[in-house]
Amino acid sequence: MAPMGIRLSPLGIGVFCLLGLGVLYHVYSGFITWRFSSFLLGERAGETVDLRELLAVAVQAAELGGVEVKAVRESNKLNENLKGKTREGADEMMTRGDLLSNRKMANLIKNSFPGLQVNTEEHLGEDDKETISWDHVIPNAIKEIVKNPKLVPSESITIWIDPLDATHEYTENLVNYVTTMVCVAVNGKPIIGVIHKPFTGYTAWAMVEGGSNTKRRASYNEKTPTIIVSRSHSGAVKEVTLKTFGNQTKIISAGGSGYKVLSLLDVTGNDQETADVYIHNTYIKKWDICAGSAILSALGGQMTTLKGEEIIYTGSDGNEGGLLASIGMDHHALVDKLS
Ligand SMILES: Nc1ncnc2c1ncn2[C@@H]1O[C@H](COP(=O)(O)O)[C@@H](OP(=O)(O)O)[C@H]1O
Ligand SMILES: [Mg+2]
Ligand SMILES: [Mg+2]
Ligand SMILES: [Mg+2]
Repeated sequence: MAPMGIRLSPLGIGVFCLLGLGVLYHVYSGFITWRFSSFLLGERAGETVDLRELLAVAVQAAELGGVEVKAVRESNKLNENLKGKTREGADEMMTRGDLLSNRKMANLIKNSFPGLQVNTEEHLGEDDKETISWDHVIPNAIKEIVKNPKLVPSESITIWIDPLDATHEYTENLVNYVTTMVCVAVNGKPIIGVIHKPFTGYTAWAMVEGGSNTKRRASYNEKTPTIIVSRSHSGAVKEVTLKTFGNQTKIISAGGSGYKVLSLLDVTGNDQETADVYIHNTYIKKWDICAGSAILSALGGQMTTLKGEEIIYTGSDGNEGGLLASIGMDHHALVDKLS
């Protein structure tokens, strides 16, 4: 018996409780969703990151990785290891240079911006942690070009690190092909790219709608382009190129995806060959190509699959559709020609 002679039926109590739960859910659902996404995304959910600061850290990371790459090569103790085979059956090597550079670059970025999604080519174990971090100074060379901060949500960012591009050539001491690379993708689009050449000290960087320390060349040969392709993962790229552009086409075989992107730009005086188009027709990983894609995009160029499809830099680390990179040219016309 309820007080004051009111009898509560079990059905009434049930309805009352459900109503109460509904009100509680209405009041706290935002908070619950926020806590849940915080749990999934770590500390930084709902936070923003300044892309200009991230660019400064990315440049420093690529350069510090480069110091490791150079020191290992000069020590001549590369400790080469077979990581596995590519789909085409080529040996995939990893050296102490790849590992030490990977550790330095990843730790600097992760410690400076905890909680961001960072994808590295080499594995980073618990024992690989270092206390290195950024001093929060954006170099004037960056501030003079990228005049303002640019804030984006932390959860929109995916970072791709290639601690040593052209490992194959590195083991052969063809060090001019070697680069270290960092890329920042925002919602899957490459926005910041850094390509550093440890053996010349040159660094190219760019931020889409932010600026770049690098330029495109004044002109490109659209009629009879020079094509740059892989020297160690070429597949049938030479046959495809000659068939598409004619038997007289000049083809440069070179190591490293970073090196090949630089060959499309105005980086004379940095021990670089120059080309008009970069084509790759085997599988390739996103850390190999994201930084180059960002730099080309910032300067008005494009990097797509061979069919002209956009490559999305989130999720899986592989790119299946080959690669076509150009700048200062009609990219769609190149795609049509290739098809
Ligand atoms: N078929 C393939 N499978 C896996 N990785 C590939 C590949 N073709 C090229 N790559 C990678 O892409 C980069 C550039 O290759 P290439 O010099 O042949 O153009 C190299 O990166 P790493 O040296 O960072 O491993 C190479 O390993
Ligand atoms: Mg690479
Ligand atoms: Mg690599
Ligand atoms: Mg590799």
